Amino acid sequence: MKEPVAYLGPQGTFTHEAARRLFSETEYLLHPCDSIPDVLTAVDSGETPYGVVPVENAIEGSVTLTLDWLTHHVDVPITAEVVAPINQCLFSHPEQRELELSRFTRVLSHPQAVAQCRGYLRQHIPDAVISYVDSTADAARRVSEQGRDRWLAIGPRSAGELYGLVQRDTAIQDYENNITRFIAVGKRVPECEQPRCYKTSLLFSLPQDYPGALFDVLASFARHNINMTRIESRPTKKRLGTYRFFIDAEQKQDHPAMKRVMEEIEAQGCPVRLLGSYPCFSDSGKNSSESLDNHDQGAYNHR
Ligand SMILES: O=C(O)C(=O)C[C@]1(C(=O)O)C=C[C@@H](O)C=C1
Repeated sequence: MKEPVAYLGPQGTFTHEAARRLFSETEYLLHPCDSIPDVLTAVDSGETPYGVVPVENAIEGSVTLTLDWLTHHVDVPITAEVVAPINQCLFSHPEQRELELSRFTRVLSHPQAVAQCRGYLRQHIPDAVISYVDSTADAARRVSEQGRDRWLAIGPRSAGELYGLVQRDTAIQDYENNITRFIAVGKRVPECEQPRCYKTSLLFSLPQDYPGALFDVLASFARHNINMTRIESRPTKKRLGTYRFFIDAEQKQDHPAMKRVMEEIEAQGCPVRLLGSYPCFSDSGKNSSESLDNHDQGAYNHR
């Protein structure tokens, strides 16, 4: 029997595409969930052994719902990462195919997708109300059910095709090289190809606030020659001005240098939680992070 993989659905989301990249549909049963918390809870409760959620976008930054849910509500290890290019398209219902863009009254999408297209929306559809929904494909589905209303959806081409919509524009994100990082959680993902690298994700908080407290933690990575690829702080949700820090570092958890770093951080009195140590894949074998660096000018699309 095929093992189920929970992902942010419905069918046609960017996360669906990422899940297919990590889990072949000949071997796994892809199971759409309504929201990111639903995916993570399905894995945490044992309902599904695997899950896939978005975690960071090159334009808009962290998917904070994923970070917060991972740290406050569930205890599931990160087991793989995949980065994928994101091309945001604009769709209308076929009945509205002739209507000028400026005459639409509502634009629906996931908050991350809307944030990636702010400039475009101000320029082309300035009067429309923005409605946030749980995913881009959810937006496409809602527009497909509302033929008479002058509504648009932002999302992947696959969602527009799946829900029978008319594509009104493509590549509407404000910056080129729009890329999202997705993670798999739960049981270890079978390694089907050569990973681009391995990472370890850690979460820690500083026990005391003193000059150089965070510096001391970061210095440990430098001393052991471990490349940090990301640092992110989120409120502890207990007291204003108190934070938890997420660090991604390019090394396996069981490497001696990584072990030393974790010991040293603990020795400073910082409780460390290991969120996962995992292989990283890029979409269709090419290194998307590198292609991002090569276009460092970060071209803005809607001047
Ligand atoms: O709504 C979707 O299609 C998703 O998969 C979610 C999501 C996200 O949360 O970042 C994934 C990729 C894009 O950055 C926009 C939206």
